[in-house]
Amino acid sequence: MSGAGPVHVAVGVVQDGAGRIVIARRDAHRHQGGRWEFPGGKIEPGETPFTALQRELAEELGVTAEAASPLIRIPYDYGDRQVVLDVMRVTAYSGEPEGVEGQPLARVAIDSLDPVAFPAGNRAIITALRLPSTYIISPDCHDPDDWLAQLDRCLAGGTRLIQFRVRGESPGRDRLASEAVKRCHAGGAVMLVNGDATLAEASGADGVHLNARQLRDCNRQSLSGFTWIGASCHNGPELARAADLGADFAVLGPVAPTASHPGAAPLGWAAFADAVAAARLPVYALGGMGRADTETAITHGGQGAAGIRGFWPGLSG
Ligand SMILES: Nc1nc2c([nH]c(=O)n2[C@H]2C[C@H](O)[C@@H](COP(=O)(O)OP(=O)(O)OP(=O)(O)O)O2)c(=O)[nH]1
Ligand SMILES: [Mg+2]
Repeated sequence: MSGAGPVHVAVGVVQDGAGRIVIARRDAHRHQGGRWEFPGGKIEPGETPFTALQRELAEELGVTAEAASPLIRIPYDYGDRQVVLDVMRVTAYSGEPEGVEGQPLARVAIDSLDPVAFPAGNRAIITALRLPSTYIISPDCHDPDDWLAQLDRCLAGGTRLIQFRVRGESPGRDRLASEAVKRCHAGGAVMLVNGDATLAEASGADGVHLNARQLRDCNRQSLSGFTWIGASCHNGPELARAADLGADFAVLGPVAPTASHPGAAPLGWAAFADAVAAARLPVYALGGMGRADTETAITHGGQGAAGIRGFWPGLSG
């Protein structure tokens, strides 16, 4: 059994009628024993991830999975075993989940899932469940009233994740950031500040979004005060660095040509998918994206799409 490469595992996110997630406790003497898991198990020869998941959910929960969509794929090295977790969201199933093998089950709201109770590789699954499929990056601010009205429109449209990316340094910028945080929180959204941990802290933002230089130079300790950490990446090694630093998610691009970086060679979807498949954290596609690209990004293994022009009101075109 040893030396055969990673164990490929099909993992299912099964929700009950109230939206709570069904989790099970792993038997104490198994790998990662005693921890909570999402139901699932090893993919056998001849199975696809989905048919393996169907078999595992029948064996472990006594339910029939009818449909699932990809959530995230996580390669993870536990030292004593390497796994690739192929995580799917079960979108249709019949039957009532039960601990068929005698394993304790729990039903937990997404916000109450505690990453510490799970194997370490599961942290990215829980993050992916909490993150939305669009990440809106603000443009620079020329008129604060205008800018805030556009933020309000984003929030009214259901935006839940915003990056404050107003450049420069001015008292006006600090005030704008604090007001933006207030409005984001009132609207149920999370706000990260691009490249400026000091402003992130002073404004009460939820986190910081690291630019490429900060991703290279900063350390884990300096980021420990933030709930959310995003990172800008352009390739696989930067995605690995972001995961090592403990970032929650990354953006990867440019995927398509963009007006803001005309010189940068776009990755294209195939290279995006390859880099994301090897990443240990959720990844948004960036660069030339609009709302219509969100589904394409998810199909290529991404969390969704991120951008300024295609998302911020009044800028598209
Ligand atoms: N099912 C599941 N496995 C997980 C999760 N997170 C995680 O790291 N793993 C790891 C633990 C194991 O090394 C591997 C799953 O293998 P397993 O031995 O439990 O698979 P199985 O259900 O086919 O078990 P068995 O019948 O062979 O005992 O994946 C998770 O959320 N769910
Ligand atoms: Mg199992």
